Amino acid sequence: MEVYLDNNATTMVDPKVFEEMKPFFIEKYGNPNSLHRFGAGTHPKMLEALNYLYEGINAADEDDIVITANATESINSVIKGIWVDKILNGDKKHIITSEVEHPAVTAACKFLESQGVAVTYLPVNEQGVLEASAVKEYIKEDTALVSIMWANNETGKIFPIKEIGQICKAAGVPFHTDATQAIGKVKVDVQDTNVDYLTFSAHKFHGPKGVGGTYIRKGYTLTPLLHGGEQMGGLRAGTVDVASMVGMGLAMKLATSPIALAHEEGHIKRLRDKLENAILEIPETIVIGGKENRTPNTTLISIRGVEGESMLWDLNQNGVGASTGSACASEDLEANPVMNAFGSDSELAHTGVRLSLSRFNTEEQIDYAINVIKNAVERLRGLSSSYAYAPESHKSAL
Ligand SMILES: Cc1ncc(COP(=O)(O)O)c(CNc2co[nH]c2=O)c1O
Repeated sequence: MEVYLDNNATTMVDPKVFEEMKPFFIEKYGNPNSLHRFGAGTHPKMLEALNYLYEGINAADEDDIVITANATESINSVIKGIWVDKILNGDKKHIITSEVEHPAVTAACKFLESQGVAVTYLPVNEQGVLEASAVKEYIKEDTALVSIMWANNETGKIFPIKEIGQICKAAGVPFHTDATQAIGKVKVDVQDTNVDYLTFSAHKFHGPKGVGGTYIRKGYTLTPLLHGGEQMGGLRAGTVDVASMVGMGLAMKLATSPIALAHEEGHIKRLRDKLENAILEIPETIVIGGKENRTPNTTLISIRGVEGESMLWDLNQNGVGASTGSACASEDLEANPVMNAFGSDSELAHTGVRLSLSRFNTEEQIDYAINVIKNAVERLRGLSSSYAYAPESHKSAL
């Protein structure tokens, strides 16, 4: 049996989405910017897709949604656009973000630091969540942007976006949230949360890889990252990947409907809890950050005495796909940065396994995965020259 439990890394394209995309490769293949029928033939479904995207995040008609290649491009377009507009060509000097953002945010901020921008990386508490009050404490007259993720890709922890949005609005500071791990898992509403910029990737909610979006509230501008043609009203040059845009629109509709979100909170959360609680029956296991306030599909568990990478290999040998955290970090044996941010000790930071479910996982698959994981832990602990049962030491490690 094969069981895919790495949906925070990427998801399977929903077959309904795949069917929706097909015509735009060999039938409606015109360039949408061409005036003839072959180009104009793409417009109805592109407009429908755009409407689905607006509905999915409750964007107002007068707001903008720019189609990009992925969340990484969207995030860079926001952070570097603010840099050009508010810092290079304005009187701002400072950006606020958190210590547990995805590398797309952190690396963009590190680049700005290399260009002389002051960046505050707010710490998280022992539950891995940032306190909204910390944003208020660090906002200054010269703050150009606050960028805080909606949900963390490794722990699933949900951040206080509504409160942070209120603080930023009161201070007159633009607020960006990276909602890549929130869309399709929890309700995302840009009107209810005072978000000014929001970024996402279709492949996180059963859409195709290689397409994402940037939400820009009316009245907020961004100097484009990419210059060239007049696509997206000049906000993002380059011929639009019509098939992927249409796929992303339908994927957004399917993933954010009230029924879909109820299914996440109900069935998928139940399967996640079943998987998690079965693993916690193994001695010296801890849910990193605790169980509260998480996306319903994610668990990051530390298993003392079992190196995360060794665990992944063992699981893979038995048909189970998982990760130790962000795929872009999974090539090296560096300690998990999110776990480091919690202040966990180095041993713990190497023992995390992330399991992330989707609506395509079944109860039978979860039962199989539980069995595989329990056998892997027993085998790997038995092979370890350094592991000795010491239940008290693991609890104090966090
Ligand atoms: C919160 C968050 N932001 C941005 C990105 C970047 O998305 P992309 O541009 O489509 O790659 C990811 C991808 N996160 C992961 C990719 O692999 N494992 C992960 O957890 C993410 O989880």
